[in-house]
Amino acid sequence: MRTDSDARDSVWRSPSAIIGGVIVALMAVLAVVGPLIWGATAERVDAAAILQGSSAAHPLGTDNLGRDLLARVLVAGRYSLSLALVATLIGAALGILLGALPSVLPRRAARFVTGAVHALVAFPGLLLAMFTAVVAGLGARGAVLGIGVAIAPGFARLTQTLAASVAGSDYVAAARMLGVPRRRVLTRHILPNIAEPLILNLAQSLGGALLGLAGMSFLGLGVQPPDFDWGRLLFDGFARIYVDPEVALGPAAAVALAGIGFNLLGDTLARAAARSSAGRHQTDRPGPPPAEDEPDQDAVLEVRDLTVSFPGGSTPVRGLSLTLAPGEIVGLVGESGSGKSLTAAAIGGLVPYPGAVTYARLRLAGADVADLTDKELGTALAMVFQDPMASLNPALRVGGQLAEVAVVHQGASRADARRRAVDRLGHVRLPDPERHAGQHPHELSGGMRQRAVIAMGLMGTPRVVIADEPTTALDVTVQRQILRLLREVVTETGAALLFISHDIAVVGELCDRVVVMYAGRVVEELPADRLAAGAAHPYTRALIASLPDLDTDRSRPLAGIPGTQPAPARVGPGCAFAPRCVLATARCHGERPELVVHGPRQRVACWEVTP
Ligand SMILES: Nc1ncnc2c1ncn2[C@@H]1O[C@H](COP(=O)(O)OP(=O)(O)OP(=O)(O)O)[C@@H](O)[C@H]1O
Repeated sequence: MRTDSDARDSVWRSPSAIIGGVIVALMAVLAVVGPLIWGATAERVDAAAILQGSSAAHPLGTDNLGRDLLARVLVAGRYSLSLALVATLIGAALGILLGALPSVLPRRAARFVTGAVHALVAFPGLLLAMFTAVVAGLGARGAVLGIGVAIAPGFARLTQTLAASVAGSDYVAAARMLGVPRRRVLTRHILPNIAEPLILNLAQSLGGALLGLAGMSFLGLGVQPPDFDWGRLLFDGFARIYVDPEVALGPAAAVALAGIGFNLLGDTLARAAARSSAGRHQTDRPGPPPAEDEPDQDAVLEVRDLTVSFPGGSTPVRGLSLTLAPGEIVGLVGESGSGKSLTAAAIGGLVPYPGAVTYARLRLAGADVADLTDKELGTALAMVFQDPMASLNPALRVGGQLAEVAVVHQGASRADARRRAVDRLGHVRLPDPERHAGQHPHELSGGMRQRAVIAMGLMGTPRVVIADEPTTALDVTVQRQILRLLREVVTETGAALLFISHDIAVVGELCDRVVVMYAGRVVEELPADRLAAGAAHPYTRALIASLPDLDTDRSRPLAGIPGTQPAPARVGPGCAFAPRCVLATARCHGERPELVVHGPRQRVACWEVTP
C-alpha cells in the first residue's frame, strides 16, 4: 500500500526536486566560499587587459578596468543572494502584517485593509518596486526595499486566505467566545497554524526577489559602483552585448540558474508539505467512528468535514458531511444564508476567491476529487443553477454551447458533438430541439433555458447532478415540469441528485432524503416521507410549521421563525439555533450537539430531542 511518507519521498526524488536542491546547494556554497577564493582576482585591475572578450585567461572577458568577469560573477553571488534574502524577509514581514491585520481590526477597517491588499495585488509588481526604490533613494537599500514592497501583497493575500481557513475552526470560535482578545487569538491560534505554508512561500519568493533585484540593478536603480551584484554586472555587460556577448552571458546565466533553483526547491517544498498536510488532515481528527474512516464504497458522492471560510473570520460552511447513493435524490434545505450554495460550489471546486475550502474527504464516483482532472470532474458532475442565463453565454447559440462540452470533454468531432447536443435537448423534452439548438438563449423562455442547462449537464455522463434552486426563477407550472424532468433524469441515468432549495415543501415532494442545514452545519437528516410526522429538530419543525396549508387563515401573516440566523462570522461554540429555539437550555448555548442517530435513517443534532 502506498503511504504518505512514500508519497513525500517520491516528491523529493523527482527530477525537479533534485535539480532545484543541487542548484540551491551550489549557490549556498558559492555565497560562502566565492569571495574568499576569487575575491582578490575579482578586484585585481589590469590595465593591459581592458574590455577584452572571452579568452583562456578570462573565459567571460574583462571589464573596463581589466578585472576578470568570471571571478566577479562568482564573487557577486554572496551579495546578490544576501540582498534577495533581505528583500524577501522584508516582503514577508510586511505582507504577513498586512494579511493578519483584518483578523484583529474592527470589521470596517478590516474590509478596508482587505480591499487595499486586493488593489496592491493587482498593481504591477515591478512598477511598485521602481516607485519605492526611487522614493527610498538609488542604490542597494532602495532596491531591496522596492522588491520587498513588491513581494508584500502576495504574502498578504496568502496570509489572509490561510488565516480565514483557520479562523473558522472550532478552537478559534471557542477562544473568541471565551473573550480571548483578538490579538492573542491571532498570535496564539492563527499564526502558528499557518506558519508552514508561509515559510514555503518564502523559499519560492527568494527566486523572484533575486530576479527582481537583478532587474532593478540592470535598470540602474539598484546596486551602484563600486559595489556589484549580478544585475549590475549584467547592466555593464549589456552595453557590450553586440561586441562581446559572453560578458553579459555570465551574470545572466547566474541569475537565471539561481532563480530556477529557488523556484524548483520552493515548489518541491510546497508539494511535499501539501502531501504531508493532506495525510495529517485525515489522521489527526479526534476519533471518528471506525466506519467513517474508510470511504463509503456505496456512495457516489461523499463529503466529510467540509468547511468554507472567507477572510475576516466568516465561515459559512462548518464541518458539513453528506453522502449520496447512486440514483438517490437528496434535498439540501435551509434558510437563505445557511451555506447551501457554498456547499455546492465547494463540491464543484467553484468557491470564489478568497474563499478557502478544507475537507477530510471529498469523493465523487469512487475517486478523490483532488485526483480528478477538470475534464473528469466536468464529465462526472453536472451543476444546474438558479439563473439559467448565468450558465449560458448570451452571445452563442444554445446548440453550439452544448456541443462545446462534448468537443472539450470527450474529444468529439464538431458534427458528432452537435448531433449529441440536439439529441440531449430532445432528451430534456425541449420541443423542436433542432430549431432551438440554432437559437440564442434570449430567444428561449425561462423554462426552456433551464432545460437547455440540464441538457448541458447531460452532455457528459454525470454520476451526480447538483441543482441549486433550479426552479426559483420559474413560474409554478414550469417549476413542476422541471422537477419532473430532474426526477426522470435520475431514473434514466442512475445519477444521484443533490437538490438545493429553501422550500421544504418542494424538497419533501421531490426527494428521497432531506438534509437540513442551519448556519453552515447539518442539524438534521431524515427520509423525506418522515418530514411531516417524524422531523425532530426544533428548526426543521419550525420550517414545516411555517408552511401554509389548506386550513391556514389567509387573512393573517404566515408564521415565521422569530429571530434571524447568525452571520457566518458570529456563530458561537453552542448550538447556532439556540437563540431562536423554544427548547434551548444553558447547555445549548454553551456546547454544540453532534449529529446522533434518532430513528431509522434519521440523525439529529439537538440536546433536547435526543432519545
Ligand atoms: N464570496 C463570498 N464572500 C463572503 N461571504 C460569502 C460569499 N459567498 C457567500 N457568502 C456568505 O456565505 C453565507 C452562505 O451563503 P450561501 O450562498 O451558501 O447561502 P445559501 O444557503 O445558499 O443562501 P441562498 O438560499 O440565499 O442562496 C452567506 O451569509 C453569504 O453572505
